[in-house]
Amino acid sequence: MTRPRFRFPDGFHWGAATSAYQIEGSPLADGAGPSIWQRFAHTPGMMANGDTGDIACDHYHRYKADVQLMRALGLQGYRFSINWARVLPEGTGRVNPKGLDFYSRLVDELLENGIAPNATLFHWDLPAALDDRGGWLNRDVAHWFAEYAEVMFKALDDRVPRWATLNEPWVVTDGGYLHGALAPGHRSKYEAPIAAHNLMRASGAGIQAYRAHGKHEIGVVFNIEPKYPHSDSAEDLAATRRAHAYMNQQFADPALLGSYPPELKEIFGDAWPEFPADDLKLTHQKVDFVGINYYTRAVVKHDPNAYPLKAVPVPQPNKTYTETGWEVFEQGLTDTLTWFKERYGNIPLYITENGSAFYDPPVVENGELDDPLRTNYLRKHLKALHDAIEAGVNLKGYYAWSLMDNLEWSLGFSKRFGLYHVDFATQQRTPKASAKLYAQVIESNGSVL
Ligand SMILES: OC[C@@H]1[C@@H](O)[C@H](O)[C@@H](O)c2[nH]c(CCc3ccccc3)c[n+]21
Repeated sequence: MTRPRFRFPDGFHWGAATSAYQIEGSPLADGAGPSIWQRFAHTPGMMANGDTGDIACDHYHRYKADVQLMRALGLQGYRFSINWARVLPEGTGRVNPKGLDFYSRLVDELLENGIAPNATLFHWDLPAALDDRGGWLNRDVAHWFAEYAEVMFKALDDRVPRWATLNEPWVVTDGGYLHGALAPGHRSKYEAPIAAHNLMRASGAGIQAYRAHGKHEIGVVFNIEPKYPHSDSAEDLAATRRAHAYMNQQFADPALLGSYPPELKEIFGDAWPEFPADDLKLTHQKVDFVGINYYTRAVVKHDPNAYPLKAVPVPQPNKTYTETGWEVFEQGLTDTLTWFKERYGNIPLYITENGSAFYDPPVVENGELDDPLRTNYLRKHLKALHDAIEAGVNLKGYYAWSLMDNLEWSLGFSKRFGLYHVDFATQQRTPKASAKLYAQVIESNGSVL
């Protein structure tokens, strides 16, 4: 009997992902301190339709039932994030036992249902108290983060086999410090590189803390968007190189190579600081894995007016685009993984996020909700993943974004990425057709593809 074309390697890990502020609700319950996203969401004009994470998916109360949703899919792992300010309301110092207890109960519920917890320490929701002290712009943040990490490792590492320090530092700096569309809403080409540098120093300090206290695996999660030149003109090729360095190398290079790509000084000019050489020694720590979040690609051309990259994305004709404006381009997933292996070596990799937002009809007939575009996106990308494995990439697992519809940051609840539909008025969860496909993929380890 020939092996099915898309059967994944034995032991390949299948999961789904969420993040704290997007699903939990109850951001200030049981002694939790505010995060910068709690503040940002309550700042008029920042969020679509005035949506906030005050309730979201009410996962803080419904986590047991949500674990049953995971079990119904046959998930082997669940990637979630910890709200730092629940555990340390002021960001450092005093621990809030009720905050710690929520994550302890969640982890126990996962383990009781045969699902491996995969915990991310920071998924954008910095404690507001630390932002008041400069946040990612204050070099002390590396120590604040290491202190928080140590609290979590001591509390949960006996039950959590896989940790990540940060989720997508690029989004934090590009959205939160350069363009201002995300918390904390700053707009400064001088602040962005400093925040980026301190995020990676903090990640390094967190990994060092893990080496002193942890018994399992720790890594870091980057969003990677492969860049393709609009033409082979020298200008477009240079613009593509800048865009690639800015998004895809700015964080992975210091973490995995101990150096910054030269394009960053070219992009930021006088706003690119001279960092102390020892800093990169802290940032460049051995990781046990890297998580890659892949959604789409960009075709890039030179544009002298585009700030600060002098490069812009070029919309592609006759292609399917998601509700978030991302081209469906599964080949980019294969290309991303082979590029990563070539540049950084064969480090164990996980796809820690991959998914798509498409409009879902509000009507749910007889408990069925068909989502053909999302199902098609999932099928195509899982096949592209398999191609990367066949090309020799050391890919260990895949986490679908997202388990359920949730708060898509400043876009509010309008963009639905979930395998489960959430009716936010009733909190009713309903599996979409994509959830059913994913369950079959997990059950057959990809053979159904
Ligand atoms: O946008 C869908 C998801 C978010 O809900 C996750 O919290 C976040 O980790 C995440 N990252 C990306 C790709 C990076 C990106 C984010 C926002 C805007 C542009 C690119 C997509 N997503």
